[in-house]
Amino acid sequence: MTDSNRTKVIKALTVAGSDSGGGAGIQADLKTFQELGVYGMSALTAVTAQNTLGVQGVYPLEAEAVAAQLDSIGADLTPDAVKTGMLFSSGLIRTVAQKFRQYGWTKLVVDPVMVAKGGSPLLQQEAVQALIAHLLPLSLVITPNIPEAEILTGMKISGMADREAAARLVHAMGPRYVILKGGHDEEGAQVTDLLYDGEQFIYLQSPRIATRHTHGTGCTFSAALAAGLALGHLVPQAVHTAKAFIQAAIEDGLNIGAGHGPTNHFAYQNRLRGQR
Ligand SMILES: Nc1ncnc2c1ncn2[C@@H]1O[C@H](COP(=O)(O)OP(=O)(O)OP(=O)(O)O)[C@@H](O)[C@H]1O
Ligand SMILES: Cc1ncc(CO)c(N)n1
Repeated sequence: MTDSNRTKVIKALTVAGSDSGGGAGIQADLKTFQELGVYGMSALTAVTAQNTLGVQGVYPLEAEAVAAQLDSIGADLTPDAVKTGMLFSSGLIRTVAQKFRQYGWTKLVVDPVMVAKGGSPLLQQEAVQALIAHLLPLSLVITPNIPEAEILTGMKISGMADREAAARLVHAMGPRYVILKGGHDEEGAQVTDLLYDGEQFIYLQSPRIATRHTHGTGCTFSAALAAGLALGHLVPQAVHTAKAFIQAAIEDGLNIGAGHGPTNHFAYQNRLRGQR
């Protein structure tokens, strides 16, 4: 293939932590990008020793190491969309936000990762304010789950009216779109994610799958969203694909490990190929 007839390669970048178990974090993001036809790049913020049973260790990188990765990418490989996951500390958040501004990366999905499913902290408490002050104003989309939205807003969320109120408050912090995910609301046969653009609320519903194998659902969902945006889709369309991707990945969950197993990143494409 010559340079002139090469079709454009679409690239997405994840700025997140490593999950040694492969179900969440940077590994989930890169697998999801690949499955959706997007070339994946990564800037690592932390290494976690983690498996389906929990998080056994957290080893953040120096801010300098994160900045250097972003400079290497910025100097050579402009991403078509970017997502953030685990950012761990206010220092890393400030570094990442400054680099995003420097390189003008505005197609940005912020997954405000705070705790792992088993309860281990992936963001220091004092870093929440840095997230609000430095990253939310830069973001196109933020994807909090219910506990994260409670921490961002300081309100207790129970019921749809509360979710709408929380989405309004988070929207006022700067993101153009808020997706308040409903995976943590364990009542009812449906899971409802709420999309808010500052004017309208759109409810995305899907059947709740009864499974404990939901490790990395949030990472996978936000990576699928970033992949769609990289491909040039608008947010409402990209959210629909992300929802279908995560639904398939949970339904066809991989039964590996003794604890909360990962989702199946192959499932969405396997279905499209008719290989279920
Ligand atoms: N049991 C389930 N059945 C169907 N969809 C689900 C289920 N659990 C989560 N989802 C979907 O997965 C996506 C991620 O939602 P969730 O609320 O689990 O994110 P999260 O808590 O941030 O994930 P993580 O624990 O990986 O950080 C959402 O689109 C949500 O609707
Ligand atoms: C590294 C990492 N990022 C995010 C999550 C949230 O699922 C996790 N468990 N681990």
